[in-house]
Amino acid sequence: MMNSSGVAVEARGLTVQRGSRTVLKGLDFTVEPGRITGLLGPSGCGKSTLMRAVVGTQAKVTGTLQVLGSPAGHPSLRPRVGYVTQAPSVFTDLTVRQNLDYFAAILQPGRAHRDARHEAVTRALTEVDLTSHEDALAGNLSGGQRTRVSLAVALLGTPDLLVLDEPTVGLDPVLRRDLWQLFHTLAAERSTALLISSHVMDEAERCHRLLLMREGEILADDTPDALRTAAGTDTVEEAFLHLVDAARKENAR
Ligand SMILES: Nc1ncnc2c1ncn2[C@@H]1O[C@H](COP(=O)(O)OP(=O)(O)OP(=O)(O)O)[C@@H](O)[C@H]1O
Repeated sequence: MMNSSGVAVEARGLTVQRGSRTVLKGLDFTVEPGRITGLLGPSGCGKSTLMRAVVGTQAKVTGTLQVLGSPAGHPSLRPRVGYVTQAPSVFTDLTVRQNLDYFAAILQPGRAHRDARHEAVTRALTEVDLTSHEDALAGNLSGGQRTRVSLAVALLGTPDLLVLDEPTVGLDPVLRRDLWQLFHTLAAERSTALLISSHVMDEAERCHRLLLMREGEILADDTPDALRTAAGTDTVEEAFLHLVDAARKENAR
């Protein structure tokens, strides 16, 4: 169930304190079902912190943050939200399939669900194109392959919301293209809401909507087309730089 306005994530005045610093400064934004929302901005601007708040693992969060109709981090959201962190979380001493079997057993425990679990694991392996490596030890995989194991884990429960922190870092161009195709398929066919961070600006063009961040604030929230048109630029990267310069000038006044 989404919330009453049909959005997957709704943030109002979202503020996060880390140590003595205010890392997110009163953000308002939404993430829609069936849409890929890109979270872009330079290193350290607060992308991971925002994602951690959405999945409920960030401390010192204030403001309103509703996820799929419940407060962020509510236990009922666990099977409905998939999260892939920047550092892939896999057991290196288990094979790829054993990793997935383990997490599938947490989501759907018990003998009665054995066939459903097997099916879910096989589907997730196919989606991330790791079927041929299912018996390989996760510890022997490349960085990009481990990222895909983590992504497969996130896809196990067919989540309504997928939160992916820089999922294509270290992947070759073919895999990046294939993963973006998968993200679009999930949005179009399952109405999954995807929140994907990146600092690779060419990936911005593949998102339905972009949240451009800088120093804990959202500089712009629009479609790639609208951002380019408003800034009078050919690329989202140029539009972003234009917005950063405008914000700097404003601050200097
Ligand atoms: N434990 C902490 N205590 C204080 N400040 C922190 C802590 N962890 C992170 N920060 C600060 O919070 C800010 C946001 O960090 P965050 O990891 O969210 O950025 P990011 O945009 O995801 O960066 P990257 O693209 O490099 O991953 C950074 O300026 C960082 O220095």
